[in-house]
Amino acid sequence: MRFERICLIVLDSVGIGELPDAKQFGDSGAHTLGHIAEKVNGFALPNLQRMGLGSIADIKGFPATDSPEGYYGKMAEVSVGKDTMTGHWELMGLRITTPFNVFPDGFPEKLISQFEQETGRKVIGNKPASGTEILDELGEEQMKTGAWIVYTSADSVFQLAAHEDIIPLEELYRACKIARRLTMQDEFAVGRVIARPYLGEPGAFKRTPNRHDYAVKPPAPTVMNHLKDAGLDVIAIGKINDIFDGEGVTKATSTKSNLDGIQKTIEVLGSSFKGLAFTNLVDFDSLFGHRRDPEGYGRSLEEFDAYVPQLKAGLGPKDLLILTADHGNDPVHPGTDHTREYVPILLYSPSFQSPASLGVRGTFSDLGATIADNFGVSATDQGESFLHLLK
Ligand SMILES: O=P(O)(O)O[C@H]1O[C@H](CO)[C@@H](O)[C@H]1O
Ligand SMILES: [Mn+2]
Ligand SMILES: [Mn+2]
Repeated sequence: MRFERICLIVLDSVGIGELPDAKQFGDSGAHTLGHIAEKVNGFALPNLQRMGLGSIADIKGFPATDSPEGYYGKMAEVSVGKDTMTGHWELMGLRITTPFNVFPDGFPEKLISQFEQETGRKVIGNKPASGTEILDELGEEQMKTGAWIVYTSADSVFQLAAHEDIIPLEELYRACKIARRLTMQDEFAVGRVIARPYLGEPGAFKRTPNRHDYAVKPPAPTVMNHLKDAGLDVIAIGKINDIFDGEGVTKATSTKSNLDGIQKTIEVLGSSFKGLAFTNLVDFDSLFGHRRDPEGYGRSLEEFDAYVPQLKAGLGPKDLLILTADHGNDPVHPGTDHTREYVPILLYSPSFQSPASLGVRGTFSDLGATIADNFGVSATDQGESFLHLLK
């Protein structure tokens, strides 16, 4: 075993430039990191820069460094999708060839009426929308009528927004389970149901951290299943447990924010485990990418960067830190949805002797294959390990 512990952190939506097939996704020219760097004055990520960020792509203010501390590169997504589940599943060795259904015209009447009948409340909305804009539009009506706000996006998501003072959280979660069951039917095949509770008054609604995701299980075993079956730890921090619907997870911790996720990751590094600690930091995506807020996105990246030294300090001599992403969400690109991009990979271990480029990896699954290779468990049929390159 080359590394005893691997700490993998997904910076949700931190893409690093359009993929060759971006046009098919309406994402020509997308570059999450590059466009943030162009928009945000004084933007600096000194710790990521030291690890090799500037050597991955051409980013304003991030020159290539002569001797990066870590291995660096970027990875292409081969699955047909640019959503969180598809991205994470590919990282762990799956290639998704049948996309989830999306609902640009809202959900079919049949599904909505089944849902209304089983939950005993009417539905309003039922269209693609930004989660904060739909509250401005329909929150007040929900407060008056007690109807569900249902909305979707360019992703395969059935999102259910409910004011916590009007519809109790427990009822919202129950309704999500009903929606989860109904949307499993083949004719609908929705990737994720998401509870979107909020509070406040008209004009000043605020979503609460009580969001909950109800995903479907990955269609096949992932590298995480193989690690777990081999008796290794797979510690899920943040949304990871939901994204894999608990598959291959030995311990799960939810988080309230990026900072909470970073701190919990540092805590886990301070405990003794053997295997994988897998964190998702979703604020980049949900608070800034979908909100098309490059300034907020940039500041949030700077916040993460400031904790990199602590993350590194939590590593033992035989530990490995990996930073990557699951898709892009260019805050400068038209619309409010994810963007089809390469994702960066930055690797750091105190044991590294001669860090270098890992080049452009053909699939996110190269990462899963590398992790499997490291722990001597079987990989999936996707991806090639680059473990032998890490010197
Ligand atoms: O606009 P909000 O509600 O944040 O929703 C976004 O979050 C969903 C899940 O990540 C995406 O599909 C997108 O719709
Ligand atoms: Mn994501
Ligand atoms: Mn998203």
